[in-house]
Amino acid sequence: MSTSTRPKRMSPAAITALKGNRPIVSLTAYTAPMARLLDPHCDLLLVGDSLGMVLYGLESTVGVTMEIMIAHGQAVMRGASQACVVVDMPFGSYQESKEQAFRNAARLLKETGCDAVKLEGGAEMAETIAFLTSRGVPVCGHVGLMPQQVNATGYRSQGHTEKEAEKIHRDALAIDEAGAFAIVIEGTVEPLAREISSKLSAPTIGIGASPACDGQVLVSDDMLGLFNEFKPRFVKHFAELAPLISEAAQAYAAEVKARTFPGPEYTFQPRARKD
Ligand SMILES: Nc1nc(=O)c2c([nH]1)NC[C@@H]1CN(c3ccc(C(=O)N[C@@H](CCC(=O)O)C(=O)O)cc3)CN21
Ligand SMILES: CC(C)C(=O)C(=O)O
Ligand SMILES: [Mg+2]
Repeated sequence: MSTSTRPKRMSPAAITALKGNRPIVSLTAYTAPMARLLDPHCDLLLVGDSLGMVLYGLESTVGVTMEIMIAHGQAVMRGASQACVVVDMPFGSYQESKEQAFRNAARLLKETGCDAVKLEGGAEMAETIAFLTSRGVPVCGHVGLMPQQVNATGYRSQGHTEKEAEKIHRDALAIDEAGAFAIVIEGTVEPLAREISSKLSAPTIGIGASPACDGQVLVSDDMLGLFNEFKPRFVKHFAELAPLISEAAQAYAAEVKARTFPGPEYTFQPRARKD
């Protein structure tokens, strides 16, 4: 007998099980109201460390902290009811040792209630991913263009040379074997993304990695046309919200200056007294 009518969020295992059945739909979410709007349409909501650039105006994701990821993870959890919620581990919170990675991943799970964590890296992170997954932390991997490596590599698309492609292939296989429940492939040429997707047991979720991946993810503010500081080739605007916001602010400013806002319907008057 069912004891709850509340719809439960998708588990990492349910995400894995979508491979071979239908494409995985994923977007980033950083706040409760946006999570509420996106949740009905997504299998996976990613609290991405891209929020450092999108929300905080940082130059890169390198300055994002555990405290910031926890605050936004908590916010997204308040808005999500059916999608699997995955929180990015920020730069410096997992690279030092598998013990450091577990300590910080456990904080994310305990303090936000999220379903899984994501971390960037290939073969060098395989031992850490195996350590976490065997201890109850579902891990999403992330290979190809890795934004936390910006100081080492910049934001170049990946897999153009045979040597580069072979390394990314080995990296993806290593974290697949380590037990990642899904693997983000970012900014990677199509033939390589296709080859990796066909070889891995985990589903691949592409961002700038061709339609051959087992799912797709985009930064929500990018696809809504809200974030326009830069536009990677892989970003499609499914809406143009930035001009709508500018126009609304302009209309508001004009009404305030003309004293036509607030009109009577937006103004309190004293209630009639009975005595
Ligand atoms: N708003 C936003 N969207 C993102 O996709 C995103 C972030 N922020 N912040 C974190 C990283 C940074 N990302 C980026 C940033 C720049 C490019 C970029 O300019 N790429 C060039 C590649 C040129 C090439 O080597 O082929 C491009 O033209 O797309 C790509 C990904 C992806 N992530
Ligand atoms: C774009 C995705 C994959 C990400 O890592 C982020 O938003 O931080
Ligand atoms: Mg990220």
